[in-house]
Amino acid sequence: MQIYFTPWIYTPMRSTLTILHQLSKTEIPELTKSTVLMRERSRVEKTIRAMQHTGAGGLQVISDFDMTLTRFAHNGRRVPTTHSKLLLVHLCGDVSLSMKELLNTYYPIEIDPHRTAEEKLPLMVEWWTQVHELLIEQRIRKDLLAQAVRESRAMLRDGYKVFFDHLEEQQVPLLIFSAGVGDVLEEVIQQNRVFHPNIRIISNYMDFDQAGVLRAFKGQLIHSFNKREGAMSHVAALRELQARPNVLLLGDSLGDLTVADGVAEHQNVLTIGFLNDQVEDRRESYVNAFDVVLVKDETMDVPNAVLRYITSSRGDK
Ligand SMILES: Nc1ccn([C@@H]2O[C@H](COP(=O)(O)O)[C@@H](O)[C@H]2O)c(=O)n1
Repeated sequence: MQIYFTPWIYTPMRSTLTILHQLSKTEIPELTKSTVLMRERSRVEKTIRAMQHTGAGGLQVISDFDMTLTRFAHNGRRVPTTHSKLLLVHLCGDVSLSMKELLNTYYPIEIDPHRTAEEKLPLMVEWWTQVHELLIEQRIRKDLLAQAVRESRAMLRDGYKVFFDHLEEQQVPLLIFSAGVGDVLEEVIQQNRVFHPNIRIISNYMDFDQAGVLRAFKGQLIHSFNKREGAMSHVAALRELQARPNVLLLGDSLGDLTVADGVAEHQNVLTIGFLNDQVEDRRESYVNAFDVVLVKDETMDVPNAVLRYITSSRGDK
């Protein structure tokens, strides 16, 4: 049997794909790393090109914090999250044990690919509520936070400085939307000297009494699966972001994907997901949900390369 290609269909399609994949090959070679997975490379490249056309002036970046801007592991050990860094404030064995028990119970549920977000939601509320109650019982002192962060193994991902500094230089707003603890998160960014004025943070903030002792958490609780609602409730404060039609969204959980919906309507959204843990079980759901998936990549290399390209157009600021 002979196969004939219809030239007017075949040739243009091939050349279009060649042009599109050129972006990965030549302009953003980081996208060809073996740790980078994409469901539809052509769509990713088309979105990045469209975002580059508008440039820095039309861009906003929305990012999760724990295990997205921070490393997941270092030298084979888990890097502490903002909640677990608080353990260092009070070295009470019992509390530390209870928090670890809660983590061992609920973290596997949080990342379980066989449960729906609806199933996980009440359990996440249970986890966060119990941890916050434990922390309040400990009468955590505000003046000890900086020291706790300094003594912790808190670590932003390799390449974090390029990421934060570049966004600031290009005047691109960075919204950090975290279900962690806002006060601790701010301290981590500050101690790394990248807390620039273009950063806005939505997170769980601690409420201290006049003596500087923790007495409650402020506002509506944010956990990993109610970020959309959380974003919507802050929409007035985020009005400045509405004028920016293009969104680069970074996260490590499927719940992070809903933040952009809550903030505003967008023209182009590119989502990058860090797949840190349980890779085999979760690969498929991550590839289906995020545009770009970074497997066990502890660096900001790919987001930095994409940002460098998007902000490389002239006359957009
Ligand atoms: N007691 C807790 C509660 C939550 N976590 C983890 O922190 C993450 C939340 O912060 P994001 O910046 O990622 O929104 C969440 O994914 C939990 O796994 C924890 O370690 N301890």
